[in-house]
Amino acid sequence: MSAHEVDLVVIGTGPGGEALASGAASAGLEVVVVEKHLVGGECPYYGCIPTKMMVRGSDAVAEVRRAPQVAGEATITPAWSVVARRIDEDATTHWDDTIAVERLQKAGATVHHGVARLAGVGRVVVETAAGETLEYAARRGVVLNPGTRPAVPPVEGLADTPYWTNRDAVRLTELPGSLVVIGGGPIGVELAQVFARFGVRVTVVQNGPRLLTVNEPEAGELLERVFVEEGIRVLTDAELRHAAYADGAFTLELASGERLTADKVLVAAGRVPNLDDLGLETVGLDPHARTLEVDEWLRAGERLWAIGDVTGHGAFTHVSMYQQAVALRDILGQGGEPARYHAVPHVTFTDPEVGGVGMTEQQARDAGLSVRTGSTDLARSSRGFTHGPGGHGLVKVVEDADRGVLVGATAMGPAGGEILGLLALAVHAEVPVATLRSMIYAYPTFHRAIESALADLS
Ligand SMILES: Cc1cc2nc3c(=O)[nH]c(=O)nc-3n(C[C@H](O)[C@H](O)[C@H](O)COP(=O)(O)OP(=O)(O)OC[C@H]3O[C@@H](n4cnc5c(N)ncnc54)[C@H](O)[C@@H]3O)c2cc1C
Ligand SMILES: NC(=O)c1ccc[n+]([C@@H]2O[C@H](COP(=O)([O-])OP(=O)(O)OC[C@H]3O[C@@H](n4cnc5c(N)ncnc54)[C@H](O)[C@@H]3O)[C@@H](O)[C@H]2O)c1
Repeated sequence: MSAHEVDLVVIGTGPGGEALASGAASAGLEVVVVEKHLVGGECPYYGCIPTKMMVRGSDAVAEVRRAPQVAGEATITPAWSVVARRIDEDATTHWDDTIAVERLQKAGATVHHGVARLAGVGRVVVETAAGETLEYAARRGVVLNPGTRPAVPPVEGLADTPYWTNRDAVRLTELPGSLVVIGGGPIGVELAQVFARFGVRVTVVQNGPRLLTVNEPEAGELLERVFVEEGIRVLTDAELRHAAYADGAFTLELASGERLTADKVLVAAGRVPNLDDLGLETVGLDPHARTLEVDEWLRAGERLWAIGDVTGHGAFTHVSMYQQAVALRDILGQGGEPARYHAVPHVTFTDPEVGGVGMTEQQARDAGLSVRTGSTDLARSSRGFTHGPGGHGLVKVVEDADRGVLVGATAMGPAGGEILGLLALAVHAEVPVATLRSMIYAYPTFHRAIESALADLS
């Protein structure tokens, strides 16, 4: 088969791959894009966007239920059909990527729906959805943005049950009576709270010591207290031994001997990188690796770049987008700043939101830094007090005392993700703590709690 010569082939279009392909084509490169499912990837169709529409609905339900304590009588009859319609029509246009494909074509890229695999340096073989096999030779190279898929934990029997993943959860038109969520990470906690607020009896089974183990322990522990107050059952340090499905019901057995029954089970127990079917072995890379090692320009090999979740620098859309901009500048020979990851922000959109940036206290200690920490309870701040119900939260800052700068921070609260912005800037720009302390913080805002946390540094 003779190979078509082009400048660049982009394999997989998560948010970063789509943007990079568009940017490269707009810059005049001959670009071929191959996507095996939907252009745009997990975020717009099964991840960030539909789940944040769910969160918007469940936050509205919670606020109406808080009204009697702060404003007067109000009732709400939650209707999942409202959320389902927004996701189906407004977010995903019925899980159809025509608009995204046309946007790429308009930028000048050729788009194939199909599976692409490397076949040596700069070479890609494509099996199109229409059954054609094409081969490309890429002069500048190849960009990999294949993303991840849900991990299914090795629990006996689980693989044989009709468990749900995030892909099923975002397509629901009706909710079950009861649900067990396996995993207390970002996906598990966001969806657990949403479904509980819409009336589902939810149990979260987490094999770690608390929820959100990548965040500060205080944040996961506070979130568990909020969940319990809202009627969500949380089982931590729980080891699942066996799963079965019969007569429309799931039965889960725990090592403790407890048996859980539920109408449905949602698996939210981490992700597996889509590296195993990419032809990585043809360029000397390991197809079974957990992550694809990249340098500060996102180079993974000769004329090969990789961006997104598979690089292991944070499985977030903003990381995928940040990396694509760096890789694109490298591909176009434009130089500029290489990638740095000392201030990666992340927000879990529970209520309260859990925002974090940079290192946790433990990570800073493990890195050998001379650590001082400060924290404050948001509910005890003036704004938390006036806010009343739903005002749970905290701010925690982690300082490298030798340099006098913050290396990490947590902002948890009703607007935790927004408060985080200020802290993300402080960590990113290494603003001296003395400067942060000399600022005026508006009264009575949630972000004013940062001043109290800084005053608590010891
Ligand atoms: C439920 C959920 C909620 C989330 N919420 C948030 C959030 O609020 N904020 C946030 O920042 N992040 C969130 N994320 C994470 C976010 O979705 C990802 O970090 C983001 O999509 C970036 O992923 P990516 O660029 O690596 O690729 P992906 O989005 O995973 O896309 C990769 C694409 O590559 C394609 N592909 C794979 N292999 C091939 C191949 N061989 N040939 C052709 N195509 C291929 C796949 O079909 C896929 O479309 C969430 C994720 C989930 C699952
Ligand atoms: N708001 C956001 O930014 C957002 C939202 C959702 C997802 N994401 C991204 O997607 C990634 C994947 O999310 P996730 O929640 O699936 O993964 P995760 O790896 O972050 O969390 C999975 C959790 O499941 C637990 N677990 C694993 N096996 C288990 C078992 N057998 N029994 C019980 N618990 C088990 C783990 O201890 C872990 O706490 C996240 O790390 C995040 O980067 C981001």
